[in-house]
Amino acid sequence: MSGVLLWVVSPKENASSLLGLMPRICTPRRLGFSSRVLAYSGAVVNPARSSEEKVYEVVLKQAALVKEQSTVKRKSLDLDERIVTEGLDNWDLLDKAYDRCGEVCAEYAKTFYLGTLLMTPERRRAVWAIYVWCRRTDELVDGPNASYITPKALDRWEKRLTDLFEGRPYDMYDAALSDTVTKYPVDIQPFRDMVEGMRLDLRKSRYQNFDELYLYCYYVAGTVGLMSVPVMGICPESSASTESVYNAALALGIANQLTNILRDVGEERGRVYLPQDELAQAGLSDDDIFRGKVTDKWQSFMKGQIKRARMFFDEAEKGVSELNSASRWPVWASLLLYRQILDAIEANGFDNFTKRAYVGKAKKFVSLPVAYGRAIIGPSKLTKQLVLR
Ligand SMILES: CC(C)=CCC/C(C)=C/CC/C(C)=C/CC/C(C)=C/[C@@H]1[C@@H](COP(=O)(O)OP(=O)(O)O)[C@]1(C)CC/C=C(\C)CC/C=C(\C)CCC=C(C)C
Ligand SMILES: [Mn+2]
Repeated sequence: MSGVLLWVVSPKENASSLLGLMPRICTPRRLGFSSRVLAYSGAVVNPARSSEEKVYEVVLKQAALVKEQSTVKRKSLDLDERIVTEGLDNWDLLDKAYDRCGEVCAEYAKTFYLGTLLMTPERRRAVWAIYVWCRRTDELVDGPNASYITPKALDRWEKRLTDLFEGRPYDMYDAALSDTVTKYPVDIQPFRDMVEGMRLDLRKSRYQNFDELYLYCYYVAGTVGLMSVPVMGICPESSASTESVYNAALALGIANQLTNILRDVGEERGRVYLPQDELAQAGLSDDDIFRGKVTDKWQSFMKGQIKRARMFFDEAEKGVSELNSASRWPVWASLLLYRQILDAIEANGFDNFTKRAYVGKAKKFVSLPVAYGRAIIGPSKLTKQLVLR
């Protein structure tokens, strides 16, 4: 499967970054969640612009795009016409491309795949197409061929991304995503930013503070939330602002990635994602991580890290009920399952060096009906009152 996933072709394109791309339109006070979380971490909110501010600009831009859906539909028509005039009107091929995406998703993320089966067929296959693109991108730096990946290869991958967004897909998986982005108000920016996250993984192995880590988490995981919401859809009865739903989606990505980092401490091939300043404040260093000894200092450090990850999950929870009803169940399921990895780290006595934190089959099994129960609860009336006030 990895061979298929790692097919990187075509010439260079310069790296793009969200840094400095957009005008300054927000301040920490206007931000929804993590100024609180950043404050908790002791991170200084940079008087220039914190990562949170930069990322929030992307959130605002994505939320605004939903309002431009009609333009997107017109674009979709253009593409359909192009396919027909070029004699490529083979809908069977497109269906097959989506089916293949579904197969990859089922292989790599079984529980999530089952959840997507509850969505409408249109939405489900669009989520699969996004999933496959993300998985392939992640495999570039995390998969078996990671040691051969260069910045140039990532530039080529990004060029290929631009091509597929412009209706020139390179292979079947790209063709599925190319179709998806014409049907939903999905913007290229979060995709580009995920590639930027992969570039960071190639060149950076230490994060000085939480601000730096936050940006990395946005690149590799917060982006997934921003890509997914336009497809999953916001419930028509929701009175929450679009921006707040995107913010929750971003929070879920960040929470997942922080959890991933805490679970995988010690397995990161020389990379240390934990903020250096927080390690130092706790009297710890990289060597303590490489030695892998569970000490009192380590345990109390981990408690703080877990607390922060949970705060991001709490933020994410606020948005799930605002999603379209059929999308809520898989999101709740993934949130509850991932969140329990934090409980597992605690249950292991914070020994993430010799014990892998995982959620057992029984717990997974119990989580699914719990997620279902939460999913049937729609947009909160409370949100409605707050927004109307
Ligand atoms: C319902 C749901 C979860 C939808 C998301 C579907 C989707 C497009 C997933 C792509 C995931 C992916 C392959 C990302 C690539 C980068 C990556 C691997 C990130 C890590 C995921 C965990 O994977 P794993 O444990 O396998 O990690 P390893 O590679 O093995 O180290 C991440 C930790 C992040 C994934 C981020 C999300 C799933 C964000 C989900 C957010 C939403 C779906 C938004 C929901 C909306 C609201 C309002 C809360
Ligand atoms: Mn990975």
